Amino acid sequence: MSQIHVRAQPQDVAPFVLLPGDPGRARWIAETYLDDPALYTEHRGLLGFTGTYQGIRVSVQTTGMGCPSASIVAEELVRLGATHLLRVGTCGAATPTLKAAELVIAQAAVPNDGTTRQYLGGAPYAPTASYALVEASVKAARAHGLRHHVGLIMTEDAFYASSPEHARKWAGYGVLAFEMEASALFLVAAMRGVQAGCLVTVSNDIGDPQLVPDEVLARGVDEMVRTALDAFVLIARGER
Ligand SMILES: O=P(O)(O)O[C@H]1O[C@H](CO)[C@@H](O)[C@H]1O
Ligand SMILES: O=c1cc[nH]c(=O)[nH]1
Repeated sequence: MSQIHVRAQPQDVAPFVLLPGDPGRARWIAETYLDDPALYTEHRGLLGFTGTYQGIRVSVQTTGMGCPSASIVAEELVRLGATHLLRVGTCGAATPTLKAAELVIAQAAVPNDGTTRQYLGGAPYAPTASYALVEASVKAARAHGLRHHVGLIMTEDAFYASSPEHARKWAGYGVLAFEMEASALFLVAAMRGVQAGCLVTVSNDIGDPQLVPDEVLARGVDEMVRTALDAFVLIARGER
């Protein structure tokens, strides 16, 4: 049965799904990396494609920006048969340790968002990435010789409410970077019995409107996507 927002049938969606926020990134990933990519939905601009990567069926599904949209997409993907959800996004660095376009592999996400609050009814909870996806992503990043950071990120709702001072405070609690979807993906995956992970590349410093140069960010996105796809291959082949 087609879903309300991800207009697709179960056979359209692969068990392994990459989740960019941006539909343009979804199209680029499908056209650059997947063999025989087919568009299965463009409803609401949430572009979704399925193809193969190294013989493994993979989908790329846009989440849109923020946890409300990402949680809808994750819930519907699970209903369509997805088992591994791996976000491939951008983030703001909370600390100068992270440089432009470097890769962050999230272990967990501080849930500073309204969506997880509604799901949890205010109960304390630590949205956590699937260990299998973290381990496979680390292995893939190492194989590519990529400088990468593994640790805690923060998920927020209000992009423009964050300041450098806010970032420094959270960096003092170990937060590496801020983004807007991971906490809801981790929680929905835990509730629905599937695996979720999150890779992000640094597009700016928190509270700084200066984006890293396009060609630098493009390199970071490319490295992140190759890492994510290779993590899926490791898991699919039982080699993580
Ligand atoms: O680049 P994406 O995947 O959209 O991720 C980040 O970029 C958007 C904000 O600019 C938010 O969705 C945030 O999480
Ligand atoms: O949520 C985000 C994503 C990218 N950059 C930011 O500053 N915040």
